[in-house]
Amino acid sequence: MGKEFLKIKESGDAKKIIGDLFEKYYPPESESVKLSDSLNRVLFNDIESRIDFPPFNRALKDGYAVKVEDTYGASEESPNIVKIVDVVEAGDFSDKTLKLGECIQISTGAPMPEGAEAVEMVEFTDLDDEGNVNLFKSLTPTQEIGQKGSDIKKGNKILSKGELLTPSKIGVIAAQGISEVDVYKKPKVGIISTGNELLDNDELIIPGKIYDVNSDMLKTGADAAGSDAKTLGIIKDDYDSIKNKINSSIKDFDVVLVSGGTSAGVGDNLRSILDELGCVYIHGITVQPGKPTLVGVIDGKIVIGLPGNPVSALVIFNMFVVPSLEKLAGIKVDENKNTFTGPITKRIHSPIGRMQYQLVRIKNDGVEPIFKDSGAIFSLATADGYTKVDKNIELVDEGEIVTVTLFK
Ligand SMILES: Nc1nc2c(c(=O)[nH]1)N[C@H]1C(S)=C(S)[C@@H](COP(=O)(O)OP(=O)(O)OC[C@H]3O[C@@H](n4cnc5c(N)ncnc54)[C@H](O)[C@@H]3O)O[C@H]1N2
Ligand code: MOO
Repeated sequence: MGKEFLKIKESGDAKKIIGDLFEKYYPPESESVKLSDSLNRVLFNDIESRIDFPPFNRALKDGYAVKVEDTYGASEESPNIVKIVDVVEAGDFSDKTLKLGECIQISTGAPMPEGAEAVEMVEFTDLDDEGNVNLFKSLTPTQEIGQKGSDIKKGNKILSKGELLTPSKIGVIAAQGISEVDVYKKPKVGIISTGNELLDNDELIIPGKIYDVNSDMLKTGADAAGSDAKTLGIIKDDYDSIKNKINSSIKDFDVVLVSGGTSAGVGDNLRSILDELGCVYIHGITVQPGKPTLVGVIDGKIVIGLPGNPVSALVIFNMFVVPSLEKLAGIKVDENKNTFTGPITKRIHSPIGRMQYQLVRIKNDGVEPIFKDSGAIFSLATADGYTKVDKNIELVDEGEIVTVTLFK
């Protein structure tokens, strides 16, 4: 005899239950990482500038540091002449104070000497044999100088908690002499596939068997949602083997995803295992695909049973699990941003009582539904997104305007 779906939930209620469980069991935590390893991590704290940037007035061009008065009226036909009194390169400094009639040879990035007001670029000068410089161009004060603090002022907030670290933001932090940053800790996700029919991708195919799609698909999906995910292998449809695997996995992982065996039939063990080990909060969500989804908690760890069918597994994972993983990893997502609105090009029939996530492709500004079963993984790979059909709607007619949530 099969088991009933006794804890079946509406889609909105299921989202709330899962969100609340994540909040209850996993408060966001931080960890310190090397700046060079911080790409795509999320800042856990605001960052305030510790120094001005640039930290000193510096030359923006190679040339000569001068008093601007010495350049007035200068031209190639009638150059003004100044005498070189020092040379300063990047990383060095000059202890001379520049006076009228003098110049200091300067490299890009070198600190401006005291008394210098601008930099005459080397291409507008000529050096004579006696070490005098002919200046060809009139300058205004601060020309070709990067002013101290002009980019970043000391004591200002330069990056905010919650910002995703990109190469440019990492550059800003590096300019402050900061080598480690506090970021949101990645949730650790363990992934188990169950089924006697499953083979590892490197095994030889034999009759009755199929390759395990869900392990690598869900691992990369969880990684993309900011997690640190690991595949834990294929387990046969055997009560004790699955139970033992889940029991050992919850010790090492925050969240355990188990695919297969979620349904209510004979041989579908997951519901009973979760009942035995902990507490089941959801068994069944009124959606299509993915109805048999299971959510339970064992020793303070969330275990999610995803339907074995790969499309169902990924749709449920994306809709119900990814938002909580992203939140825990500090990632902010604006769901309303990625939408497209247009007419549906073929009529959709939908099951009454289940909210349907209909996979679609965008074609010539129209929305084309993809009609395949939940095991057809290629349909998901070629879809641009999905449109939701409410549980009370049986038919969406050709030409009706629908909103599509686009995949990232
Ligand atoms: N009496 C009922 N039977 C079923 C119901 C129901 O409500 N009442 N729901 C159906 C729906 S909907 C789904 S979805 C499936 C979910 O079943 P399970 O979670 O128990 O998954 P399995 O039976 O183990 O597998 C289903 C299907 O997917 C293939 N599979 C499983 N794991 C993988 C994997 N890692 N990689 C690739 N493919 C996988 C498996 O071979 C089966 O073909 O239940 C329906 N039945
Ligand atoms: O609802 Mo099941 O997830 O279609 O195949």
